Amino acid sequence: MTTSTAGARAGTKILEVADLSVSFVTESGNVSAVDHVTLDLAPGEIVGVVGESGCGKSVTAMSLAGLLPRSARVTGSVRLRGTELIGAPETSLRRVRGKEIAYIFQEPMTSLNPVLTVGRQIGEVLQVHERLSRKAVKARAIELLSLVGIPSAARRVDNYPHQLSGGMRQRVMIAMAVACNPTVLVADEPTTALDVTVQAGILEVLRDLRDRLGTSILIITHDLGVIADIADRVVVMYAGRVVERAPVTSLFARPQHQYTHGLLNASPTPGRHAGTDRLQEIPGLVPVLSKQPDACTFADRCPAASDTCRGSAPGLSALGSPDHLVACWHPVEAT
Ligand SMILES: Nc1ncnc2c1ncn2[C@@H]1O[C@H](COP(=O)(O)OP(=O)(O)OP(=O)(O)O)[C@@H](O)[C@H]1O
Repeated sequence: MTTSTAGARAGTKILEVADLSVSFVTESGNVSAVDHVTLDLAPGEIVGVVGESGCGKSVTAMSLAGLLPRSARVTGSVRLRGTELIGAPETSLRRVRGKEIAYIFQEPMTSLNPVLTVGRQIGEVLQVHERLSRKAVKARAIELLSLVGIPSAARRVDNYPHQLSGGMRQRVMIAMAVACNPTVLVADEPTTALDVTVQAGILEVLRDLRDRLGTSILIITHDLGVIADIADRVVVMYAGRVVERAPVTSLFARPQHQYTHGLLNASPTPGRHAGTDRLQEIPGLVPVLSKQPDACTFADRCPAASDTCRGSAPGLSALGSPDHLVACWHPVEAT
């Protein structure tokens, strides 16, 4: 676990997401994917978003810089340093992408171009936002490869993706993402395709970038080990909604939502290592969000559910510490 930076402690926010909702227009009607999600990120802070498959983590991440397909209907607010991005013109969003908010995804092999050297690919990113000479581009590419821990960067810069291991390719993706010094890095399952020791190295790179460049990082994961390893704060999502939001130590020590509690109980506990604490199955199925607008979406799987839970959806509120929020009618400490 990491400690919050001075910026995070000071309470200034670089990214503020409020009441973000996303639905998709499909042949079988509107599908709600994200429902009134609220989260924020301070300068130099690492926030983890965790939840089961299909709970809306990626859709939330993609909506930040307008990466969703046209079939998406997005409402709510995403403010980057106070500037609203929802509804912003495409030209403004293009400036934001890469330069302000950069992404790294799970599959480095499919994201990298197999016929271009990694140096050329980093160079292309650099030249979208900055005018540099060819020599300066190559020098910067080497610098970036060193920054993400690639040994012999001056030689590796001329390698093609297939000449690198999976972990090295993910490092190249990170180098491309941070090429323009983004304010916010969104890492969507950055270590999922990698084996455990390689994962630990990638998390180390992300932590190092935060420490050296002050980058704020939103990390999306299924893996509680990744959260425990790297995050300052955690957002737990379930069926499109945020069900709990807390500093990482507080969440692991005193989970308050019945869902979070179930996840942690089902997980092999402390001494967690990235890759070893994948979310375990909780009996039952994640519901289709649009079918339960006025209920707690976890009610059907919850051991503490009552008629209240089936009749109205709880909002996020603080029970004890003001920075530990939970959306539950029967939080764990009170049962
Ligand atoms: N383009 C789309 N059209 C229709 N529905 C979509 C689209 N993209 C995502 N969804 C739906 O939105 C919901 C949330 O998906 P999302 O990818 O955000 O989940 P996730 O938590 O990131 O899951 P995973 O961990 O498996 O990636 C899912 O029900 C998904 O099927």
